[in-house]
Amino acid sequence: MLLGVNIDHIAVLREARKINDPNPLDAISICKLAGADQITIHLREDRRHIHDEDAQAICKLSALPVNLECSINEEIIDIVCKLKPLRATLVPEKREEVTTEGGLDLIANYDRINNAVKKLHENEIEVSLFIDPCKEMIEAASKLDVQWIELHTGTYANIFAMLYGNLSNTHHSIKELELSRKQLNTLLLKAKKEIKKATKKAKELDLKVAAGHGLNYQNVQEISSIKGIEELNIGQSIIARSVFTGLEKAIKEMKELL
Ligand SMILES: CC(=O)[C@@H](O)[C@H](O)COP(=O)(O)O
Ligand SMILES: NCC(=O)COP(=O)(O)O
Repeated sequence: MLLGVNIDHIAVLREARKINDPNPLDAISICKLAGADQITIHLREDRRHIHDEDAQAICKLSALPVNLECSINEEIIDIVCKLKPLRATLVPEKREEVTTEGGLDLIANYDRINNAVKKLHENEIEVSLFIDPCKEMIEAASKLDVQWIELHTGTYANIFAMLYGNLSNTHHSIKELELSRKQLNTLLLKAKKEIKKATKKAKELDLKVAAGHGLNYQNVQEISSIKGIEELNIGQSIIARSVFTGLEKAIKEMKELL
């Protein structure tokens, strides 16, 4: 199983102080040493963590392939075409969200996505689409001439955290998921089933399948064991653990679980 380490969260820490430290670029050699297969970053429209300068330095100097997540905004796509990462993953973005809340709607945004995919391909950038695990989106993805899809695992991760973590006891509790354990169990099974079914469908349509969002040391194996998923992109949980264990150990511990 390939592991892409999302290093946005290092820039989140830097931005908390608005200084130059820690620099996400410094993480790359450690990621490589620890066995990561890819670096993932998200150049958000609001530049809340990764900035253009970070993306430029990372795309130019990274010893690992770079997977650059971005919205389908035309200005952003033009920037990504100049940055030339190995892969661009198109994701939905809302200014007010704390983190990505779901997958791209490939049907409602078909023409804009199609144009973005064409421009990226003209610049020899492979394209992935970050989508919810549902049949309609997989079918739409297969019409868009992309090599990869990345299945959004956030719904699964949120249910898992409400069921097995202490999230429901904190002020970060997900109000929409304040259900009985029985109801959460049913939802978790449904979420896993959807990811499995979506993977199977995508493989039938010859798409490479990645997955990510909210995956951590507790919930990852249910996803990494799904046949057909080739790559996971994981950020927040690895960087959070690295505060206590160091980045190299945090990545190695994650790799061992996959
Ligand atoms: C698309 C996705 O799941 C990741 O990019 C994740 O949302 C990271 O973005 P943030 O670091 O801004 O939360
Ligand atoms: N695309 C998912 C990703 O890059 C990592 O998301 P997270 O682990 O930070 O939630």
